Amino acid sequence: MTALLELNNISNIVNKGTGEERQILKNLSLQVNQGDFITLLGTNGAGKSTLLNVINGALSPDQGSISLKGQDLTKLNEVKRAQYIAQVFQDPKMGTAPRMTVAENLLLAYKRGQKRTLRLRHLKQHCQEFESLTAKLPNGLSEHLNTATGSLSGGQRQTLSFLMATLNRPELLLLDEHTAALDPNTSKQLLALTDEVVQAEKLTCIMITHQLKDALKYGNRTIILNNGQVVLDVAGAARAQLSEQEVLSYFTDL
Ligand SMILES: Nc1ncnc2c1ncn2[C@@H]1O[C@H](COP(=O)(O)OP(=O)(O)OP(=O)(O)O)[C@@H](O)[C@H]1O
Repeated sequence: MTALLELNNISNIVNKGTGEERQILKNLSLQVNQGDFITLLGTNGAGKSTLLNVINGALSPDQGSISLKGQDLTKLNEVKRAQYIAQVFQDPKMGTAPRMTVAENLLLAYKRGQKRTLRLRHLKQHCQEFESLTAKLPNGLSEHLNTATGSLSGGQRQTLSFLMATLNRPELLLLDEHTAALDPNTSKQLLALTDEVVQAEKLTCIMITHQLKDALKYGNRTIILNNGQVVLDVAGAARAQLSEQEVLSYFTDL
């Protein structure tokens, strides 16, 4: 099977040329298959967010190659990447424009990767669609289509960020602890929604979490990063048999 995403021998170094130079990702290689729903675990500082940042283009690798559908990702511009890759961050403030309404943010997401012209006419065309899209979601988002996003609760805003990220069915969905800032119930609802959408749309997804239970419950494959290296990459029956205790044994200092 050809991989959708392929990372070969990726290294990422910070504070280059100073006494503080440090290699964060260490010759990391990874193949992500179409339809994989990977849960990514690891201690604080293991390099999980750095890995997602290398994939989404916010960081350039210092060594190695990275390709999506056989195309060198480092050669794609931001607009092109946005057509392929969508991300939801931990901070609910990050995925949406605060002064714009929910409907306007949805229109922006709808036009991701296209020339951005936000016309009222376009907004009206999509209003009904946005109403039915949000009606199925938790947190009463459908009643706030004309509310400025900055006035929403963290849960509503994060649900909106998730909807925006998945609206155009990205080739790759990156979730960086996207439920970590939410209360337990809201977090559970958004995780359930995530699972539902990823499965229904057959999305390829990498989800960072610190919750061992969630890491083993959701997705088809679990990867553990430790000190910039993949120390466990497990799927299928081997993953189903994995206990939380065994998972924890991969968190020891390398
Ligand atoms: N620009 C930078 N300059 C210096 N150090 C950095 C920089 N970016 C990341 N680091 C360091 O790299 C390491 C990996 O960071 P990263 O955020 O990828 O870890 P993580 O696994 O996502 O951790 P967490 O679970 O805490 O979110 C950390 O020790 C961090 O301090």
